[in-house]
Amino acid sequence: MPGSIRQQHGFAHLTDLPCWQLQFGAASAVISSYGAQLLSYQPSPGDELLWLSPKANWQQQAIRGGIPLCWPWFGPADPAVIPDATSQPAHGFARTRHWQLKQQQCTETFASLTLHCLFTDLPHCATPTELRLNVCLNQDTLQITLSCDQALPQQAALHSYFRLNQLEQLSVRGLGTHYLDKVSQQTRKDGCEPARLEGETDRIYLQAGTKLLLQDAGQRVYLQQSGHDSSVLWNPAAAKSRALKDVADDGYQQFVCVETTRLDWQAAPLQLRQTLSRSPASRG
Ligand SMILES: O=P(O)(O)OC[C@H]1O[C@H](O)[C@H](O)[C@@H](O)[C@@H]1O
Repeated sequence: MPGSIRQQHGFAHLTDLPCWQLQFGAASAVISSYGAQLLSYQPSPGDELLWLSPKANWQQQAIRGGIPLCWPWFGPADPAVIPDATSQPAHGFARTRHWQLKQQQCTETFASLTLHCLFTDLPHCATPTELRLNVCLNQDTLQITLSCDQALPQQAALHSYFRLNQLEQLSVRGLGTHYLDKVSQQTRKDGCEPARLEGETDRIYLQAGTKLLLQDAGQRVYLQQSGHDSSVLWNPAAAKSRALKDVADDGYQQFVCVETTRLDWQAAPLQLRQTLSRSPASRG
C-alpha cells in the first residue's frame, strides 16, 4: 500500500502539538488535532507549499499558518446574527478547539483522514452541531473539505497561508477583478487580473472562480475550490506584521493568504473545498 496515516507528537517548533501525518508515495501532509489545521503539504520531500510562522503558538490562541478553519463566522461576529457578538472571538471557534478522529482510510490511490468536532455552545444555535474536516492526499493533490450537514446560518473559510519565494513577484489568477477592499472601509473596487499585492492587502473577491493559479519566483500552486461564494486575498505588509505578535517583523514577506470563503449567512449545509497541487494536469 503506498499510503499511511499515523499519529505524530509535535510539528516544527510546536513540539507538544498533537498531530496526524499522512503519506502517499512521495507526498506528505501534517494536520494538527488542535483546530484541525493543516500545517504542511509537501507533494515531494522538501517541497513545502504552506507557510507556518516560526513564532506560531497554540493552546490559548489560533496557530498562525497552514490552513486555519474559520467557522461559524469569518472576521468579527456579525451582531445581526450572533448574540453578544462583541465578546466573540474573531473567525469563530473551530480553529481553537480540539478535534477528534472520525475516520481514516488508505487505499491504492489515496490516504484520507476525517476529524470532527461537536459544538454544543454555539451562540446562535441550541442544537449540538458537528463540523467535519476531511484531508485526502494522493500522488499529485491534497484536498481538504470542511462540512457541516446542519442548515445553520454559517460563514466559513479555508484560510490558507502559502509560502512565498518572492512577495513582489506574486500574481494570483482566477480571482476576478471585482472586490471589497477591507483596507479602505469595504469600498468596492475593480482591480486587474491577475491580482498582485500592493502593500497591505485585504480584499474580498466577489466573483472568484473555481480554478486559481498562484505564481511567484520559481513556483506555481494550482488551487481549485468549491462551495465558496468569494475568496479573500490577504497580506498584512510591514506595519500590520509588526503588530502581530506571532509573526516576525519581516514575516509578511514569506506568505500570502488565498482563502476559500463562504460569507453569505445562508442557513444551508456547508461543504467548502480546496484542492492544491503543483501541476495543472492533476486538477481533478
Ligand atoms: O489575525 P487573524 O484573526 O488570524 O486574522 C487574519 C486575517 O484574516 C483574514 O484574511 C481577514 O480578511 C483579515 O482582515 C485578517 O487580518
